[in-house]
Amino acid sequence: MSAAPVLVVRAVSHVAGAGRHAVPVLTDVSVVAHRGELVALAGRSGSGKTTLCHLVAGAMRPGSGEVLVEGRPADSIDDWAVRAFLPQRLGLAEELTVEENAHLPARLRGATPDAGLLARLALDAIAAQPAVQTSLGEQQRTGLARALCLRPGLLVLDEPTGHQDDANVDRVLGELQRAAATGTTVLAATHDPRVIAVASRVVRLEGGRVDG
Ligand SMILES: Nc1ncnc2c1ncn2[C@@H]1O[C@H](COP(=O)(O)OP(=O)(O)OP(=O)(O)O)[C@@H](O)[C@H]1O
Repeated sequence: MSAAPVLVVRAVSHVAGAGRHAVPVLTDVSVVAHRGELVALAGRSGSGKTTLCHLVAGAMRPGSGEVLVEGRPADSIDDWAVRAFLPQRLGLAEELTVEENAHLPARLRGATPDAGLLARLALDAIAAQPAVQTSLGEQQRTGLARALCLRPGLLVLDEPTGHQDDANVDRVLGELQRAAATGTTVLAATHDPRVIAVASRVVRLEGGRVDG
């Protein structure tokens, strides 16, 4: 484990909405994760997991506190080799095939994608199909392949097994463990006890605060 953490969430509080619709979502949340850790972000529905994922993914800034990835503000990073995100709303490119979506980050920078990844995620047989004509589970695994494509330093996932059957849960978990074993720091928001079982550490949110 390196001395410098890959992810630092320090004293983050965040309010969603504005005016009379303002809702405090996160209160004084701090999380640190080091290279190669697989951290499960657990907690009930509405506890703030997705919001924290979006802050770490740089999709928005915290109201107060700071979120640093490799020492830089999370919202200043757009390099998928540094930080990649698998959101619940997958955001696949509709006009591209499964393989084209999965390899897009590599193609954009002239890198060679991991040749075995599509097969390990049971996507090889449908690689040439338009992504939008595949099942939700297949689309989610395509989004995972896209996120893993450049072997990111930090991988953020929101409910990565949410649309998967048992066999595919095993495939997804295999890839998360493989990524962590090769140095990626993984932060996975989840309700799934199977994800929690393979995590090296569990951070629980309760009502927008870290529990314990
Ligand atoms: N833009 C918003 N405006 C108002 N409230 C919001 C907004 N975004 C999130 N919230 C509220 O913040 C709380 C936490 O939401 P969040 O989606 O982060 O929870 P979660 O733990 O990911 O839930 P789930 O497991 O159901 O996905 C919820 O009560 C939600 O209604």
